Amino acid sequence: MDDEILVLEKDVEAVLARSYPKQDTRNDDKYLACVSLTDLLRWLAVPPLYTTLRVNTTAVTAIEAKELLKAELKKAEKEVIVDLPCGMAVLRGADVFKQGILGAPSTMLAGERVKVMADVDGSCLRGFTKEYQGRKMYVGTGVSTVSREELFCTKSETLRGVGIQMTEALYQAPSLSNTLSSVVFPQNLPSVICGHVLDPKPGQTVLDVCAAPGGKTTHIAMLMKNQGRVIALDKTTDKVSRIQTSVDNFKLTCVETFAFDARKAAAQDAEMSGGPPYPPAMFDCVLLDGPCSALGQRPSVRNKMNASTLASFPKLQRMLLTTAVSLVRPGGVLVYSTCTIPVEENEDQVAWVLDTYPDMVLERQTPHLGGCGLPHTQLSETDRSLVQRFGPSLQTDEENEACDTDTIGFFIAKFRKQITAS
Ligand SMILES: C[S@@+](CC[C@H](N)C(=O)[O-])C[C@H]1O[C@@H](n2cnc3c(N)ncnc32)[C@H](O)[C@@H]1O
Repeated sequence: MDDEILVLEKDVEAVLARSYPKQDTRNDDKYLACVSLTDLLRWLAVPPLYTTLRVNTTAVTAIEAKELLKAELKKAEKEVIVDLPCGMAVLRGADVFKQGILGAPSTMLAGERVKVMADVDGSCLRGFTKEYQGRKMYVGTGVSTVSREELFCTKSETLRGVGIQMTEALYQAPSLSNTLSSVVFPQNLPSVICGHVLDPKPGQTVLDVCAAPGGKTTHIAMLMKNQGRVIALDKTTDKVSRIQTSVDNFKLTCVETFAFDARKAAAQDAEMSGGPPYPPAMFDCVLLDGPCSALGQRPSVRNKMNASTLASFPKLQRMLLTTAVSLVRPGGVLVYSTCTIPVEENEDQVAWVLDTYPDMVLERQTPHLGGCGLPHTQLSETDRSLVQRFGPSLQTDEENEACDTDTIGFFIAKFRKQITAS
């Protein structure tokens, strides 16, 4: 995978080069350990190792959802095990070559739709027939061009050509978005963490400022046990209908959705009931998971965004932050998150909130599975330790206890508005 690297426009790369060193500084005592820009771009070019799903626990338990999902996926198609290099090639858009196939069901014929799984630990033996129980990673779905018999009754040296023609590209492949949509919602791990960090309680009034397609909205409503009031805004009716679909799928009734420019969602003389705008200090919790440059999305091997588009996000985010801060009640919580990596959209925005609104303070997050904020930013060392940044790890996979923080690039800050004596 070492040859894959995210190619950015030169001016955008220059912006990132301000925060990420040219060389890896992990062995250099003079610097705080920091991943190099090259390593970051390499990390962004490959997909996260895991696909995560959040369970609708108002409908089923996590164990029940797992069983339902297993049965659903089993129904889908037969499973072929390929070696890891072959699996990685598939993630880069290749078909499966016959020599890369390790295991296939005894009934597999040419022309059958099959699910392709990569053998993560390299422990599957060639010619395996049963359902492989080792660690495996879904890399796509395709159509076999050979039967199992042809594959394994031929000398491996003489096996040539494509064995499985891939039909479903890369990571969209599991098409889980339409699978058990009342039971699970495909959502990356940091986004799931966002809901828990916000920690809304039943009966509270919560605002999801930029909510489409509603991943975090449904999580918030679920954590509130569908009791209280969740207001979900996004800027177009089209986007809002996507939130509504997510809400309806989960049969949640405490969510109100509105198409509205969230920059204008606070007004002194507004009413608390009905749609926006709303009066200041109305909400117990506010989530701003707003527009960002989305440079944390993986896999991504080419991004054509230019520096002026990149530079437009911090301004918009500050307008939304201004509204979000004003709508949180004293004692209430504001969570700010992005799925991007530039300091300007993350640590710098947090520092700006702390500077501009002295009543907003950072709070420790639970759970905290990501790393700290980047070093050498406007944040103090203490504040840096309070934010969560998901990015390439400085540790090797063996040093990491689990690789399940191999996620998309993401950033989370949790503020609490102080109650000031008036
Ligand atoms: C990162 S996405 C939100 C994802 C969502 N929180 C979730 O978890 O499903 C950012 C959203 O911000 C919305 N947005 C951008 N500008 C906005 C504005 N001025 N008012 C409301 N929503 C806005 C975009 O339409 C987009 O849907």
